[in-house]
Amino acid sequence: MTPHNRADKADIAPVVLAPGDPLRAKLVAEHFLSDARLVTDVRNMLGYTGFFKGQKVTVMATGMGGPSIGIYSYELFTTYDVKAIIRIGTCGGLQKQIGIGDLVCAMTASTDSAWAHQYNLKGTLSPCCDSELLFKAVDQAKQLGYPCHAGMVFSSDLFSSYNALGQESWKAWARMGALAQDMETYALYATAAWTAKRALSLLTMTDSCVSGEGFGPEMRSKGLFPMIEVALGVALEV
Ligand SMILES: O=P(O)(O)O[C@H]1O[C@H](CO)[C@@H](O)[C@H]1O
Ligand SMILES: O=c1cc[nH]c(=O)[nH]1
Repeated sequence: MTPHNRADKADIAPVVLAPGDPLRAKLVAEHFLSDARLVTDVRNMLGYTGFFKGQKVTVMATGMGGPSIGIYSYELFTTYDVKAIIRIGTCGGLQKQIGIGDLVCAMTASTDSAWAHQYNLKGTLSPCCDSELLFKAVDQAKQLGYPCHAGMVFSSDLFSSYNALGQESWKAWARMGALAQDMETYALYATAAWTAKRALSLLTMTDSCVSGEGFGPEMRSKGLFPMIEVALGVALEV
């Protein structure tokens, strides 16, 4: 137990799928897992543990932004001894070759946040994913026939559409090769590095900054199924 998680240690699987949205955790539990039960709901940050093809898997929400995923992932890695966290998130697309609904595997993340200041490094931290998880995810996506792009993402403290820097602020990150923008990958990868654990951020591009188009309300759940299938396939191999 922690201040933010009421699950017993034995109730959390070694691999955790981590969406930002608590209702996405519920959706995964109800549609993809068997014998899933709610193991934590502190602050409504829902967490379920069930089975996928016989393997115990936990899906727990992390909320929005680096500080929120920073708390949940740190507790999962340390108090719960979780081996690997696979984020299943949404993102804004920053490159025209990435279609709405395409998967993005974050090899590394850049950020505008001060997250890494706590590590007292004399330079800039570029935290990266676990390479084995990345290879398995790319392979799974290929096998299942889902378009998938691997590269750098930009994890921002600001939501892409609403910020005082203006509608064009994403373009400088796109110019440097960022595939997509989310809000959690940097803090997740840095926390995994700090705790010597494994992490992968698997994202679905739901809103294109390039075209202004995006998923409608129904696709914001159904359109995420390919990402969830890939993440569960990876979880089986961890
Ligand atoms: O869909 P999730 O996983 O919450 O991820 C993205 O969606 C939220 C913003 O709408 C931010 O958390 C961002 O990173
Ligand atoms: O961070 C995010 C998530 C989804 N869509 C965006 O535009 N940004």
